[in-house]
Amino acid sequence: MSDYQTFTADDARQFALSHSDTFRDSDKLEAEEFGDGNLNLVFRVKNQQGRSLIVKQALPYARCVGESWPLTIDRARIEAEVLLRHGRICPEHTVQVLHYDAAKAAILMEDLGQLTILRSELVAGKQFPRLASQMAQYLAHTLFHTSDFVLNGLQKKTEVARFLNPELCLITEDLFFTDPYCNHERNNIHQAILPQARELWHDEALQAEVARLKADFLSKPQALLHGDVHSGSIFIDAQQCKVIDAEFGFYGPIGFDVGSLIGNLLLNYAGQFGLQEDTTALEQQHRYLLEQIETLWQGFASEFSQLMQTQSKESSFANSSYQHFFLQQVLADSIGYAGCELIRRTVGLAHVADLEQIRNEQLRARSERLALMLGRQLIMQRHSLTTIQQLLTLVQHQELPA
Ligand SMILES: Nc1ncnc2c1ncn2[C@@H]1O[C@H](COP(=O)(O)OP(=O)(O)O)[C@@H](O)[C@H]1O
Ligand SMILES: CSC[C@H]1O[C@H](OP(=O)(O)O)[C@H](O)[C@@H]1O
Repeated sequence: MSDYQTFTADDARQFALSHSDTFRDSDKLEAEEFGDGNLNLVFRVKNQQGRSLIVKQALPYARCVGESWPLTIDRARIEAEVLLRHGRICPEHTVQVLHYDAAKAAILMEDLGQLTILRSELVAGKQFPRLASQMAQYLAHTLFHTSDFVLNGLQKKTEVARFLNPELCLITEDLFFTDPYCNHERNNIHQAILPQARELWHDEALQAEVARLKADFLSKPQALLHGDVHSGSIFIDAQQCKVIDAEFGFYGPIGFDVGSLIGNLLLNYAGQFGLQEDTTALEQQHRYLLEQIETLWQGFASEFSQLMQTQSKESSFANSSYQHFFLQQVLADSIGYAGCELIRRTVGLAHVADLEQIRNEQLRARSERLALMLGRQLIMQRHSLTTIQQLLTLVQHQELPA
């Protein structure tokens, strides 16, 4: 860490100038830090002609907590390398990394400021008809091309070792699978739903299923995951959709990435009951979200099947019954991890605007209870929900709690 120091705006300017040909020495560059994520610094560096780049630097601690939570700066390497790998496989939906500096733990990347963060748009009730089909392509391609269907044993193990990412995985292991199911000091629980949170701490049947999902997270290196595909990691407009922020990437269960996104769409579904006052608009937004979940799974499954049938390099995995079985277990995992995301974003450390921005406390509590109920059912029923339609029916028939 000898060459490391936390960037000032001036350092970010210098970094951007030195490592791209976007800017000239004579340019008057402005730089400002505007990161709003949980972990890192993010600067926008801009010249007077309006051209801009993003400099992201890992801090030696978690930004949202401070120096009392030290965190490896190697996460910048993971982020840069995952984005570069995924960018080679699916450039249309991955932010472009222009330069990575290991000693400075800093990444230079394209500025996606012409797009908007999906979460804030969904909270505002906006719809993006191409979201699900674009994300289905991104997930199917990035996950298939880093899996055992394509990599041989030697390549795969080298890659698994390169992306072990133990510190960031530990955060997920704790925040997703441990904290919500006990009275942990990191939890962040609104008073009104304390009784429902307490139920989680005593629900042994649920805890057993979460333990199985956690065990898979720890021991099922199926593909190089993004590791944190939530709606704050997706930039979007009517045409384009690009994924950022891959520092939680590692080789894990494919359903974790797919399920994280489904879980975030369902968090918005639950939140809409408190965000949207107009009943017709509420119904429309719900219909949109459920259609997107259906398209996401159908698009992912059909693209992944096509890839398995036509591009599997490993002959054992060319067997069509095996391929069918493989996709069924990805669906069950996805539903289970979506359930974990619903629960951890409601009672765990890191909340989401989809629930937090509900101004009326009673309405917020009702949406939070719905998120917890859906989360539990998804986890418990993931093996009996064998089609995406069955999942949607479960969501639609869920009674709104008091
Ligand atoms: N390539 C980018 N282009 C434009 N804005 C970006 C880009 N990357 C990050 N940001 C902005 O910075 C914020 C935080 O970035 P993020 O990667 O989520 O940080 P963290 O790792 O701290 O969560 C994003 O919500 C977005 O507003
Ligand atoms: C202390 S990290 C909490 C939480 O933050 C990460 O998301 P992001 O930085 O993109 O907002 C990740 O989901 C972690 O679980």
